[in-house]
Amino acid sequence: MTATKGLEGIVAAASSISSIVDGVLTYRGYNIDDLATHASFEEVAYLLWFGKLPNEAELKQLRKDLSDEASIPAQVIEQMKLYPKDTSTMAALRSAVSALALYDGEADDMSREANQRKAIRLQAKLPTIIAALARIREGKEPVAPQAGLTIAENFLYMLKGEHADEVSAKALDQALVLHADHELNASTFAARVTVATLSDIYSGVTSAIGALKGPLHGGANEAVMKMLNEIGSIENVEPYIQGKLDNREKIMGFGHRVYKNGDPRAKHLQKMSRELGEMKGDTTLYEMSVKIDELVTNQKGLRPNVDFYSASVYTQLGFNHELFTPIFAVSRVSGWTAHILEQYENNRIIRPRAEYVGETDQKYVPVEQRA
Ligand SMILES: CC(=O)SCCNC(=O)CCNC(=O)[C@H](O)C(C)(C)COP(=O)(O)OP(=O)(O)OC[C@H]1O[C@@H](n2cnc3c(N)ncnc32)[C@H](O)[C@@H]1OP(=O)(O)O
Ligand SMILES: O=C([O-])CC(=O)C(=O)O
Repeated sequence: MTATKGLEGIVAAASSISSIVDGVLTYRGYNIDDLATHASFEEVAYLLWFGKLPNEAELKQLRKDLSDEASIPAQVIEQMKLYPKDTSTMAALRSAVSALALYDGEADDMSREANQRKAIRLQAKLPTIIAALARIREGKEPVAPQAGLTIAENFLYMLKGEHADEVSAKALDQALVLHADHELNASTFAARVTVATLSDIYSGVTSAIGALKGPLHGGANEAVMKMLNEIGSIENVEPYIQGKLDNREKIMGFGHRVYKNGDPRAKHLQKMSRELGEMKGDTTLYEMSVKIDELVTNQKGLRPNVDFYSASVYTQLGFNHELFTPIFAVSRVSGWTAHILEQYENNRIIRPRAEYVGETDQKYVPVEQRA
């Protein structure tokens, strides 16, 4: 038995949710470019869960269900107020989502119908939790969700306490479409491993949030923003990046296990970053990002991934960097839950083997005789 480090190239599940073939990403057979240009996030979530795009009545019903499920139990809000103020938002989100299960009477109902309802419930409640965490951190009261708004509009509304402008809501909606699913990425795999023991959907999503938090995965978008802040100016890009490359340090937001010739989502986020900068009359962040992109691409042959331009997009939308990875979770929970439902449909416990590389033939020595 020989281990493959990082399971590179190992096909660990059959799935009909999303695919990456020759650098082309599709959700249920629809090219991401097409969806990013035309589809709303709610349509995409429906597509991931039900395997087809919704008709008008189905979309209307989903929007209503999401709206009806958007509020969170008062007990969870009270708990969130007790979290230390300097806790990372992802750590707080992980705890709050785990706590949600305690107040869901259906948490352990493993019927397909109940799990589908819980998928919608989790999708509806995650943005509410994150907006509440952000406000509590600022010493403000959470704002309750408002009926009739899209997920993107409601998230911005709950965060700021006022309705978002159309451009910001549209940009966030498009970012949510781009982040919704990505085959067997680390957090989705974590979710599938967890529920393959026939544990509940909340356990699966809690595992996934823990995996997304890491800087090699979803946490990279926050790390990109920290890097942009450290660089501070266009003039400083070259010496800063060169220094990192000379020291063989990783540049966050670059590289990908699957894409070797570029991530198809990055161009959409790059365009959004430029357009938002132009609209606000300050393209510094965009220009810095492009310069980093050129340097890293030319010198290392590494291309930006989905996390790179999302950092400047989210900053220009007014989000604090602490919210970047949680926003990723607002979107990816649609994919996680679709994968969890798929796992339950045709389940087998996920239990690979390890290549043993430790000591052998050891003899037990009583404790008092050990050196
Ligand atoms: C939503 C997402 O999760 S997208 C990914 C977000 N993560 C990041 O942006 C973090 C930075 N990137 C990385 O750490 C990696 O590219 C990963 C985690 C995305 C992929 O990891 P792997 O497939 O295991 O690639 P691995 O880390 O082995 O990299 C291969 C080589 O490229 C180098 N490399 C990979 N990414 C980078 C980077 N961002 N900056 C500098 N060098 C890099 C590695 O050092 C390694 O070089 P070596 O062969 O000389 O040792
Ligand atoms: O697929 C991966 O390895 C990382 C990921 O989640 C993404 O790129 O969206």
